[in-house]
Amino acid sequence: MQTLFIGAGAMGGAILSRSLQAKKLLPENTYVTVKSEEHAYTLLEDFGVNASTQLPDLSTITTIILAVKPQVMKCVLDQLKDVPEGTIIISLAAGITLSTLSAAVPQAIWFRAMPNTPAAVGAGMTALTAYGEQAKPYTKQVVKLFEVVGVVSIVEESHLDCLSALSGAGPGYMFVIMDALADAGVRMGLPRDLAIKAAAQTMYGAGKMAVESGEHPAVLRDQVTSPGGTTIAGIAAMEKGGLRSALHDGVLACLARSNELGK
Ligand SMILES: NC(=O)C1=CN([C@@H]2O[C@H](COP(=O)(O)OP(=O)(O)OC[C@H]3O[C@@H](n4cnc5c(N)ncnc54)[C@H](O)[C@@H]3O)[C@@H](O)[C@H]2O)C=CC1
Ligand SMILES: O=C(O)[C@@H]1CCC=N1
Repeated sequence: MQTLFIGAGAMGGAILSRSLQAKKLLPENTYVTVKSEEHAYTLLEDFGVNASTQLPDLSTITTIILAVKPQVMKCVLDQLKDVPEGTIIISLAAGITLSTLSAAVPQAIWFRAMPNTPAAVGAGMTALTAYGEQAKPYTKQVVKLFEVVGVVSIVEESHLDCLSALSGAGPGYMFVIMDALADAGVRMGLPRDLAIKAAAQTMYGAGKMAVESGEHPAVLRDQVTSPGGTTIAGIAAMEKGGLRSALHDGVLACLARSNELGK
């Protein structure tokens, strides 16, 4: 199997490095196309992959991971017009639909995947959609590729767009919340590094607990929240400040933007 990454930034780079570390991809069978010579050279030095600013001979490639921004996708799709029939192409781009992708390169077997950056530490969440009956037999193989970087859910395309706004962008929201919690710590007088460590470990621990227990988050919240106690006083003040509705509005604004990018 010869795999080509087109784009190896925050997302493509995370999947690439983790897959190589886990030896699920072999450097000699892995090709990477990026925009700058300097980046290509670093990828060659760090990972030993075939990295370049030019596409390799596409007739030798079996799987392509499209990890470029939606805004440059059209230009990249133009360069893929002549891929051999049956090449598997997986687009990570937010918003761009499978029908648009397949119209540009109809002879390919298309998938959309929506991973997130915790893929870099093997704790990613990837939503995956196959395009039509012809792609279904290849789903297991594509799932395996993304299982190296975390958990995979096979979903319908409309749900993949919703998950772009929830888990795809989600680490961004989490880091804003983490930073705000750390700021609150600093405001109380804690040293910055201790405040960040406490905020990060608390989010990590809460996420791990929710995943491992499978409990509803409200049940886990209740375990922290003594009647008349301190946590409920904090939650009440946060709710008054619009925490929940801000999160709702943020996720929906993200979905709206992803729909715009797909047009
Ligand atoms: N960053 C994230 O958290 C997530 C991103 N995505 C999707 O992944 C895709 C990539 O996003 P990021 O990794 O954040 O972007 P990025 O800006 O970090 O990386 C983009 C990569 O594309 C390369 N590139 C740009 N123009 C190119 C061209 N013409 N030919 C070949 N390579 C080219 C750049 O060299 C770079 O390696 C986007 O479509 C985004 O919607 C999906 C889920 C999460
Ligand atoms: O902000 C973005 O465009 C990408 C898509 C999902 C997460 N980040």
